[in-house]
Amino acid sequence: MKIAEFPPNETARIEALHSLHILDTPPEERFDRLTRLARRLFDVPIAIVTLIDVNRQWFKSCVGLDIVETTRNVSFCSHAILSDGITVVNDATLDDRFSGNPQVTGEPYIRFYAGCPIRSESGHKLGTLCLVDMKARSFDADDRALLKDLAAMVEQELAAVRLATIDDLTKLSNRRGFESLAQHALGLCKRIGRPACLLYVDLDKFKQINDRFGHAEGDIALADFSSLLAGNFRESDVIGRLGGDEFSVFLTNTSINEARTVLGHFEQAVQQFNRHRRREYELSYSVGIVEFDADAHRDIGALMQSADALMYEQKKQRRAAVH
Ligand SMILES: Nc1nc2c(ncn2[C@@H]2O[C@H](COP(=O)(O)OP(=O)(O)OP(=O)(O)O)[C@@H](O)[C@H]2O)c(=O)[nH]1
Repeated sequence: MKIAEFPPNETARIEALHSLHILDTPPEERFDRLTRLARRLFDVPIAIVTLIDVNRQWFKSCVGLDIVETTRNVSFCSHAILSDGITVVNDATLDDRFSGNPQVTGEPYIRFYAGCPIRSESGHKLGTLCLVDMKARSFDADDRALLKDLAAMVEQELAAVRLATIDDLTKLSNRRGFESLAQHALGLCKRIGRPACLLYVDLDKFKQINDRFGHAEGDIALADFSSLLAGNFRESDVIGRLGGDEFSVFLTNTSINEARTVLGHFEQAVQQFNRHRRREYELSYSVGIVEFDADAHRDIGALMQSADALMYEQKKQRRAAVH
């Protein structure tokens, strides 16, 4: 067996993949529809939309196999993303890249594989749409053209998900994206009995930045604040711009005390940013922190409401202090 090399643009590729915030999200009909279609059209037992992450291949959609990921080492698709065209393995036992692969020598005894790379809008090969069979097969030019068309449909769906869930200005999740990812992360924390916290953040006097320095400067301030959020919370935290100058962060596996510590570091980062930039305005914000409590919070919406109310209290106190 040969383990696939990393593509030359691996760091940028992983960045492009992570920026979609799609890994570990629940199954979606828009992708399942396409894997079902692929399975029927090619009459194969298994069709998968895989995404190649740092150390694993994760399945956004998979029909015919009851797993959601494998290690990257044993992944056929890690080989397929090295090529611009379709990778076809007619009989894996005869291909020295795969003959010793545990998925060939053992369950599910893969023999045939055909994978077409799926690209991000920026051109990175994020994964594949692939077909798998337990018997050796041929794959002709018409088959290749059809698989390419289906892979293009997967790419369109990926772009549509991105458009619907990512905020264009800051590249953070928008409200819809945030709620969906945070709800999913909350479910995970509940299942494994770990604490979780939510921060609701609203910039102070942001309207003044727009009014005094123009809308474009307001946009820069929003983008700067987003970068500070993205740079100072963990990759596993969910960060979103809910709209206007409102943001939220969902911290997985974090108690309220830990969340306060993280927020302290964030505050230092914002102050340092203000000192270094020496602009005519400073970034400042009000924030509410709430720890998830199953008795008080039905869902992520209820948690956001509690944190929003606390944020508003802080904002009122700050205004009163200024007056
Ligand atoms: N530049 C820019 N401004 C925006 C954008 N979205 C919303 N805004 C503006 O953000 C401002 C938010 O107003 P407020 O919620 O009153 O904000 P504020 O001045 O921070 O008020 P306080 O929260 O009470 O301190 C409004 O003037 C919106 O027009 C955007 O994408 N870019």
